[in-house]
Amino acid sequence: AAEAGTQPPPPTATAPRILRKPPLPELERIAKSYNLALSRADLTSFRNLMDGVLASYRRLDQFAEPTLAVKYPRDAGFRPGVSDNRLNAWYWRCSIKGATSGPLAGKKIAIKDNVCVAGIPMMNGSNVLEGYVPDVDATIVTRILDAGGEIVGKAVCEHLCFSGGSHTSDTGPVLNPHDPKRSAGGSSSGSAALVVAGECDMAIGGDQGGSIRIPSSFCGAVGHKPTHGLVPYTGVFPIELTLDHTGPIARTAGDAARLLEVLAGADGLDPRQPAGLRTEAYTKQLTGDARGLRIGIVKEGFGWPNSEPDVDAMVREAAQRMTRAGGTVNDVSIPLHRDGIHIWNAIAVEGATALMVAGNSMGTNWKGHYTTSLLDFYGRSRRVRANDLSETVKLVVLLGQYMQDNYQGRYYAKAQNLARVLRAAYDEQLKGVDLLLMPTLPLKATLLPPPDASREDYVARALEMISNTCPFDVTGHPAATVPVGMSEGLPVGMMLVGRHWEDGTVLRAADAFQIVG
Ligand SMILES: NC(=O)c1ccccc1
Repeated sequence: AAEAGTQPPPPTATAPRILRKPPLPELERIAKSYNLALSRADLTSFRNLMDGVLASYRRLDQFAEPTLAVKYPRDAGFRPGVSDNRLNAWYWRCSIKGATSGPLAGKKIAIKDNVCVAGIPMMNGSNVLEGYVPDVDATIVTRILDAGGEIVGKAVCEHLCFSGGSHTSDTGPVLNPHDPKRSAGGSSSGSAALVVAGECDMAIGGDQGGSIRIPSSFCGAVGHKPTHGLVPYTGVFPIELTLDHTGPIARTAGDAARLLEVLAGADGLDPRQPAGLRTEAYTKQLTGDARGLRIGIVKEGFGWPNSEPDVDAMVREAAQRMTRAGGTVNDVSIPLHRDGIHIWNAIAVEGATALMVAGNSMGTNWKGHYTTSLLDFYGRSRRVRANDLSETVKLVVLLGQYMQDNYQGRYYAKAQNLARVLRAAYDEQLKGVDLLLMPTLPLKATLLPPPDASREDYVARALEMISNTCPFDVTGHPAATVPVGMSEGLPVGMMLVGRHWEDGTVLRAADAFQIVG
């Protein structure tokens, strides 16, 4: 009750606010929570010392703030009926037409529902956000429209993107296009399912632990997690600044390269983008062969306790096919790869708690564009509707806050320091080879848990598949999954990982594989 009361979240439009001077009981509560021994007289004098700063806050209320451009007209679109949503993969349908010509002219593109598209509802898989209508276009949305693409809808994603299954969205499970009883993978569940079903040409996904590559592998698409920082994350609902990636899902590596070429580059508003960011003309790098490319098969990417033998065997066999495309293939060993998930767990659990929960999805201490309307809506709603959070998000918050409260964030800190060691271990091998190769996931698409599944099964189906994908969210290397074939009627994916900023090499190899494969 001390936090937000019982009011429903306010409408998105910025309403005039009355900035109240802090009531004394509020200051008493805060003093107590920070172990400050202050009398009522102390707090009263502090309260009066706040007048100057509060005048600054009131001044801020008189400004309009700079916003992200909304350049192309649109109407509100519609929520599709069940008969037009066979896979339950669309959250919203719309038609936003961009420029009349450009590299994406004629392409129909679905946008993951954690990306702001102005005027189109966004719920990021969560009832907590339901009713929010963004007032901005994410940078990548404007880039797609400027390139002549048509945005045809929002694709369902997992609850606040925190799941690699496709069963945690509050709009219900997304069905695998190859078998409706099975998971489409997540968290970009709808994006991959729609691409494979042919309901759009390309889609935007997001990836913090594997969420572009997991659904692409389960559904049989090409999914590319770009080098960390290559694609601006501005206007996209985050999980953790150092893990956040957004990028393309398509049926071919060629289409993924076409979309990446449009998305890539600094926007000056995203703290994830470093000064040394390097873009390339990715489509021009697709030679149709892999001549001269040296590929290292990472031993540690195979034979996990939950690895399916057919997956490991098919990826080993597919690796040999790279030689037909002109590549050379040999085995490499990176023992620390097995610890990637441990480093990821500490960063994801504590980092997500800090940014998504304590920081209301935006946090502080970085320069760039903050989506204020999202703060206003989500910051209230996540308190009022806390019990609507998914089981995976609840698990993260409980553990993340416990680790902060009892261990001062020292495990997060140590994991970030070890992230450099992990990156160096991959970079050392990437001196001798151009690409690393392994199964994208240990598993093919799993059965969707029933609605009455135990919490244990619900969480297992959401998190069990990330051991090969999540290390590259920690290190930021570009990583793509490409389908290598079917086993037991389900797609198997192979992951290719390149040096930082060499996304073109990754996509070139994936393209060559699709041509010879
Ligand atoms: N957003 C992600 O990439 C993710 C994937 C799997 C589990 C949790 C998060």
